[in-house]
Amino acid sequence: MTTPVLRASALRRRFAHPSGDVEVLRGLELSVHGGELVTVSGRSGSGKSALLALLGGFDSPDSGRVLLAGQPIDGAPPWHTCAVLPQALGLAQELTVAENVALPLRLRPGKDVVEDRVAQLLADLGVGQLADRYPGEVSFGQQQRVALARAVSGRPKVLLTDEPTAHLDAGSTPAVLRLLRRCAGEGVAVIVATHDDALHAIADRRVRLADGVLSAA
Ligand SMILES: Nc1ncnc2c1ncn2[C@@H]1O[C@H](COP(=O)(O)OP(=O)(O)OP(=O)(O)O)[C@@H](O)[C@H]1O
Repeated sequence: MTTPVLRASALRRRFAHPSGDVEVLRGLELSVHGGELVTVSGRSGSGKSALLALLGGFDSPDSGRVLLAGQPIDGAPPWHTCAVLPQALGLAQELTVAENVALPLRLRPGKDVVEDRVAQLLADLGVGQLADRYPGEVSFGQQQRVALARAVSGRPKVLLTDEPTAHLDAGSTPAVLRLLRRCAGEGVAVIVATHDDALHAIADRRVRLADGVLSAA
């Protein structure tokens, strides 16, 4: 058995609120191998986004640890190691759609021809015609697909996505499912927090977050 590319052990995370602290993660364990697509379900407020923030290095656990390719994460790792598609998307508003998707490729030049990879990803997600627009000039569902294209363009080892189909109509969802499956087929460890049964249906493994821990769904 190969070593998991992502391993979270004994993760605990508590948030302070005036009305009382909330302990969202209570000793959570998760291991994901390259090439595996794992969906995380759970009620609204169960802690799925909080978990992704810890796995992506955007937040720190109160205790426990996250190993990425065997190394403890210390802050958000570079995009070619772990890419995150948050619910808020985080597209750069001053860059065009194509420039947003090209960003990881420009920050870390590799074998890809930037323009070709950007055009292909946008076309695969059905937003190729929007390449020269700015994020503020396209719908939120279209922005969501642009942000997914940006997350995968730099060929990360781990892809963390939070509700990637939440704003899509039924006709746009299959392209997202195909892209996520293709990433896993190329060896990426793909972790998807979602309420969408269409995503659960394409998962290699489904887990559910409840009471601060994960169990098989
Ligand atoms: N930075 C934070 N500060 C304070 N509380 C937080 C913070 N992040 C999350 N929480 C709290 O942790 C709990 C889990 O939130 P989280 O957003 O992770 O849930 P979720 O499962 O992703 O929900 P949804 O399905 O609605 O997106 C909530 O009670 C939320 O208020």
